[in-house]
Amino acid sequence: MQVMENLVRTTVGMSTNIVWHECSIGKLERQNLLMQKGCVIWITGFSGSGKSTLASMLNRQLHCRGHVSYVLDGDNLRHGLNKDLSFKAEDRAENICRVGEVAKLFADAGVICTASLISPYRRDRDACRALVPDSMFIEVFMDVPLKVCEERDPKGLYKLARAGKIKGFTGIDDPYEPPMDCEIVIQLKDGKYQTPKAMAEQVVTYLEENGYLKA
Ligand SMILES: Nc1ncnc2c1ncn2[C@@H]1O[C@H](COP(=O)(O)OS(=O)(=O)O)[C@@H](OP(=O)(O)O)[C@H]1O
Ligand SMILES: Nc1ncnc2c1ncn2[C@@H]1O[C@H](COP(=O)(O)OP(=O)(O)O)[C@@H](O)[C@H]1O
Repeated sequence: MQVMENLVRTTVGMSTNIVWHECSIGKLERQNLLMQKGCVIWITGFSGSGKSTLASMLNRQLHCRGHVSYVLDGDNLRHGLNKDLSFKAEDRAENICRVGEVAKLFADAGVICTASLISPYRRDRDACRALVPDSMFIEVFMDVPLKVCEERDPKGLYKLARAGKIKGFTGIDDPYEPPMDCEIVIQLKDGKYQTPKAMAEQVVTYLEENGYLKA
């Protein structure tokens, strides 16, 4: 690190001689304008556990209440930003890392950013948590057993995986590590799965009770 006329030249990873520039508008000013606190809502769970359904319904509910939100969906991002990545462990880690960085930017912009990815490895999710101040990361675990996800199988992927036509499919022949201590768990209520509306309301209630829906 080298300091010249109040400018700090530094090296981060492979980037040498880079300098951080502060913007005259800060996070607090953006929050005040939007009347909300930017944060990352990280939804993790098996394929078919309802991540996209929850993300969509949650964002509908927030939008209807006048909040600015955005969804980063794993499947969708693999159509663009992450299309060069496979499903082997290193590529999944890179996938999660890139989405974590993007989510961090959205949250810094003051947006309530939902990231919905299988994100099967605890250390990858924890690395994303470490990117933002602790209170800005809300991990949501879709606690839906593999058997139920496999019965739902809306895209026919479990069937293909069981037939050996997809290799390394999460839950079948690839691991999933559930969170040990996350902010929200979506699970059975009175022995029944909650409706998408009720799942989203659970998250909105958390946001409200923890002061995210005001500046
Ligand atoms: N091998 C394998 N394992 C798991 N999932 C697979 C695989 N191959 C393709 N798909 C499809 O990719 C979607 C998951 O992408 P993600 O980016 O969320 O995965 S990960 O976080 O990198 O593990 C996942 O979407 P969701 O069903 O929404 O979870 C699948 O449609
Ligand atoms: N709470 C729920 N109750 C019943 N079915 C659900 C619920 N949430 C999602 N589903 C259904 O389960 C399937 C998988 O949901 P999806 O949101 O695509 O999961 P994921 O994004 O985790 O793969 C879809 O057919 C969806 O309609």
